[in-house]
Amino acid sequence: MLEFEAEKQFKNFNYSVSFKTDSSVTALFAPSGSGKSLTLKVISGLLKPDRGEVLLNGKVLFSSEKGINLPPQRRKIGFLFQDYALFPHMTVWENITYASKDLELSRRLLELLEIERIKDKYPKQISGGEKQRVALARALSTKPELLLLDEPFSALHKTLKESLYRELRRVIDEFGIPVVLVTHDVEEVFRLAENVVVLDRGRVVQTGEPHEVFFNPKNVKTAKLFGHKNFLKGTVFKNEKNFTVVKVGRDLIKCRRSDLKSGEEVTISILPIAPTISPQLESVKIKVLVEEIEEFKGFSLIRVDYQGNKMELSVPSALSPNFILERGRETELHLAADYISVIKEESVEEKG
Ligand SMILES: Nc1ncnc2c1ncn2[C@@H]1O[C@H](COP(=O)(O)OP(=O)(O)OP(=O)(O)O)[C@@H](O)[C@H]1O
Repeated sequence: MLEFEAEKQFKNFNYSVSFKTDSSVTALFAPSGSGKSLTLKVISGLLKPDRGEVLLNGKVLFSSEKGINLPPQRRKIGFLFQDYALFPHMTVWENITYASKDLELSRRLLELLEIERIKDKYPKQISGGEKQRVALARALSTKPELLLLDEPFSALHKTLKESLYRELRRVIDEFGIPVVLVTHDVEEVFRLAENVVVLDRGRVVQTGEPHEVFFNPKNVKTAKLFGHKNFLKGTVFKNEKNFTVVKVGRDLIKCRRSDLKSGEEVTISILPIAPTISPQLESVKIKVLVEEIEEFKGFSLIRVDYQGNKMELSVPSALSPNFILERGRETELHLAADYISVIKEESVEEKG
């Protein structure tokens, strides 16, 4: 369990972040300059906050009140950064065992991360992906109580990332070491994290399971961070058991259930995957003007005008046989309420 609370005032930046997590992988997800790296620095002991308390499994790492500030080497925290600085004059094996007395564990890590065959090579003789595996093995060989990953995969090729995700998962599951991961990549959040902490301008905006936050973003900026694209303004009309009806211009649109009251001004976000093949109770029919069509395998990506708003939607090819998709022509689409989020209006001012 990581219990984190820290404040620090910089000349042009006010940092005040608190969250708790006992997930095996927690992602810090935020736009650039929001305080992700600062959070890792405070956890690791590289930066001393003005105020706050940081506890790892009940042990106080930092407490301004109690006057405790453990130095980094006493915190039992492993690191992995994007620029994994391996010792160039040491072999892979020497790099991994440098700080660890546990040779059995080091061997197991070589095996789990599939780097046995390069163990006698020097860093300059191995690839970027291999270096990153070695750095991960080195970070884990000291049996840390927490592992911090600062965008560790961002410089790597997509297929390489895929295999590292799998290996990281294997290692985390086998050793039970919790991870705090800093990332800009929404796919990484979904692939790796059970819990996400969304930061913005030095504050926590929202925490929760990635799917929960994805479908119920607190504000438009968070929704955009998660890849939402189609935002429309409306007013809550009524709440039903399984959905909320929002009035957008001439239409009543069924959305995901929210607790907002009738008459509240809101923004709705229609996910591009909202068009559904099987209209059911929780769906709504809207009329759009098709402006552009891009064909892909299994679906078409269409750009449409809907009551003066531009939207991007993905339409399954299996859509009813009498459905005609043509540029410049009006068409009707069924949208599934589950893929339409309701966001409180106050956040609409957010640009970005
Ligand atoms: N030592 C410092 N003195 C003054 N300001 C700082 C200092 N360190 C960080 N900041 C400011 O704090 C803010 C957050 O920085 P941080 O590095 O945590 O952002 P980040 O979310 O990790 O961004 P990125 O994704 O770009 O790495 C930035 O605006 C930065 O300018």
